[in-house]
Amino acid sequence: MTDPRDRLIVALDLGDPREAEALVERIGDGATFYKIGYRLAYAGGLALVPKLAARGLKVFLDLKLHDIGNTVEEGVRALTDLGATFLTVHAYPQTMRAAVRGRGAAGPKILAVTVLTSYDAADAREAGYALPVPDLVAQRARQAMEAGIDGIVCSAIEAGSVRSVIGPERLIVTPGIRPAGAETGDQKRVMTPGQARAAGIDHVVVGRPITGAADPRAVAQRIVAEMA
Ligand SMILES: O=c1ccn([C@@H]2O[C@H](COP(=O)(O)O)[C@@H](O)[C@H]2O)c(=O)[nH]1
Repeated sequence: MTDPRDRLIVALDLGDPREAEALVERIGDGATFYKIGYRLAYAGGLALVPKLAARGLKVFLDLKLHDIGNTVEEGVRALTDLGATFLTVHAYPQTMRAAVRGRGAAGPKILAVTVLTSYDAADAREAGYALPVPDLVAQRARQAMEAGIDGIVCSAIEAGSVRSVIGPERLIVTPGIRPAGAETGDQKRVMTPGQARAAGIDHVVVGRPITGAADPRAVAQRIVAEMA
């Protein structure tokens, strides 16, 4: 990674593409990488992907696809020309294999979401998973590698064990990141940007601590500096 700003992915979790574009303007050279999730995508935000890409910004399309294989494969194929750098699917083997088929040679890197960072042990049990969260993350990381996935979304807490499963080339992308003292909100498996970097992540994802800040550019710059 040549530009340290690329380590930070700012989540544009806003309900209106014009609001999102205004935030990108305010952040200016403080960030180079933005995430569009389904709140913004459903509000017309998919059109922002080529717009931001044309300005030299990178875009993570966080649609967390999960469906029967044919639907995932064709859905991913339909997104390949938008210009996104990353696209997420849930880390189910059938889904991941279909996404890799749909991506082909030229599509975005496919990231597999292992266990959402808003889940703790009780949430995973409630959802029907018998394995402890770290074991479930590791199992899904192994299955992601078998499926040909390009990177893993997990919490930074699992970054070390995931790295030992996926090796040095594949990517680890971690939401659930909070600067010291920031509100955690609904995030349960949380680390600071500095802790995440020390744990070996490639990118952190940060939303509310930046989107809700009086000076989002300054917060983004502090997060990048903390990971330098
Ligand atoms: O496990 C996951 C996967 C995705 N996310 C997404 O990241 C951002 C985090 O936003 P914050 O405001 O910094 O909490 C958000 O868009 C989630 O959909 C995640 O949090 N955890």
